[in-house]
Amino acid sequence: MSDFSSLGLSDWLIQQCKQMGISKPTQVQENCMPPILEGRDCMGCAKTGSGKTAAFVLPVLQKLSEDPYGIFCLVLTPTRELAYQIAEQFRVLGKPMGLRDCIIVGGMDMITQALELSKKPHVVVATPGRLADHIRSSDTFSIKKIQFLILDEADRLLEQGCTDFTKDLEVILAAVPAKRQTLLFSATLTDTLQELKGIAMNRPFFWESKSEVRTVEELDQRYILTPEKVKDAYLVHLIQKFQDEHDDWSIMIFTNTCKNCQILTMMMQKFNFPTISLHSMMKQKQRFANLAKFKSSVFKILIATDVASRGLDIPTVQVVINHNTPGLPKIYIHRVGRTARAGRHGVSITLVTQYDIHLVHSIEGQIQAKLKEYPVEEKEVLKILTQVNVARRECEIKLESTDFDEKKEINKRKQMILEGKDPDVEAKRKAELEKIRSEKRKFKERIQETIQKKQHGIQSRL
Ligand SMILES: Nc1ncnc2c1ncn2[C@@H]1O[C@H](COP(=O)(O)OP(=O)(O)OP(=O)(O)O)[C@@H](O)[C@H]1O
Repeated sequence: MSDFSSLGLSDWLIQQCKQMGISKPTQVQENCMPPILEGRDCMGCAKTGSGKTAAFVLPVLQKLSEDPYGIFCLVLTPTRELAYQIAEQFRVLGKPMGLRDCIIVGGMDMITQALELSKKPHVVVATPGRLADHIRSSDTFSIKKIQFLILDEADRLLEQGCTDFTKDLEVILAAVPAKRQTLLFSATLTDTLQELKGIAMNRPFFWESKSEVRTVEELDQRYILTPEKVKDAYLVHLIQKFQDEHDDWSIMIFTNTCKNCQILTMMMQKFNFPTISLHSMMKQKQRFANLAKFKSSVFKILIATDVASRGLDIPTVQVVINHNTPGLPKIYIHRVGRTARAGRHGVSITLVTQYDIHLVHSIEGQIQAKLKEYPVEEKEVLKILTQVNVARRECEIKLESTDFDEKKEINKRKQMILEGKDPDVEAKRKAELEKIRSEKRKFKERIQETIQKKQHGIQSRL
């Protein structure tokens, strides 16, 4: 393995790395930094926790220090928390050269951000939506002279879906110069390679970790098979167990919706577990405050939706629990990648219900590794089943008495109007879709019942 000086970094930058506990380059840094310093576009696909952020921060700072001006570099990332985390790495590593960064994300004051942009910071780290708003609404800043355009979690930025960045990326790509270096990084880059190559302006240097297995070997990947109705009791049992045996461990629990996140957090707090939540229906200041409390271990348990599944680097996280089995293998890869980072060990446990078996097979196929069963005394879980389900119901009722659902509805309608859709037409379409789905589900259940009756009939005649 080479060292940072042979990769072309100046002494001042190597010293800064040492201060951050970074002495030897990781594989992705060793392979991607030289072509970036040579001026090439680069696409880097490396496992979670392998140092992809520094793989672009270091060469950008190296180049910036040779010819400092603003705005030199634009970094795009899918979430607000990631933007702050990346900006922090630029700030710490770029301190000796007086790096000036600027964070442009939603949920924060636009006027303050516009003023910061007009001062020509060296590095802008942004989520696409808010930056596109600034480009559309003001001419007090320009990104026409940037040397670097970086897409962190690039596949997420380009995927179509609930948070679709496409329109915003079009606005941003029209505002940046064609003559630039484009750097794309993610742990799950390969499945959108073609779209990504379109973003990179010239023949990009492409590097992907050679390992067959997509998750790190220090990660002990487990599952628990549980009926849907008993899942929460298993979760409470696991948290109680970890709190009894390792009270210094931090635990991240992922679930599929903001509402579930809110209810599970209320339920855990009811059982006096030090728990906070992170989801997109929370006010931005609350999101940052909760993340800070979790990072500083004031709270040991964070329950989050997939807004926290990518990129977040929290060294104290020893356990990741999937309260729901992720629908896509790459969501699984990013969620469990919140632990076992930078060579440390970690555990992930996925709660798998009777409806999720096919999802686990798809995940195992993608990561090229098998999940092992996590042993649990089922009778211990059944002892708390009623208590947990009553607690959950009480939390659901309490949440229903707040305006949580209205807020969710308002957010949804606002998002649709922003996308040029008619919320009422969409609601009608959704209702029709739901009707079809429920008829399909009933049909499937009838088939399964018939098969079970037939099997039962055959067995009774044997
Ligand atoms: N060369 C290095 N040696 C030791 N630690 C490093 C090195 N480079 C980065 N790190 C540390 O490793 C941790 C993970 O780095 P980083 O967050 O960049 O990972 P990542 O590859 O971007 O992960 P993800 O895919 O989850 O976003 C960070 O705490 C970072 O400071």
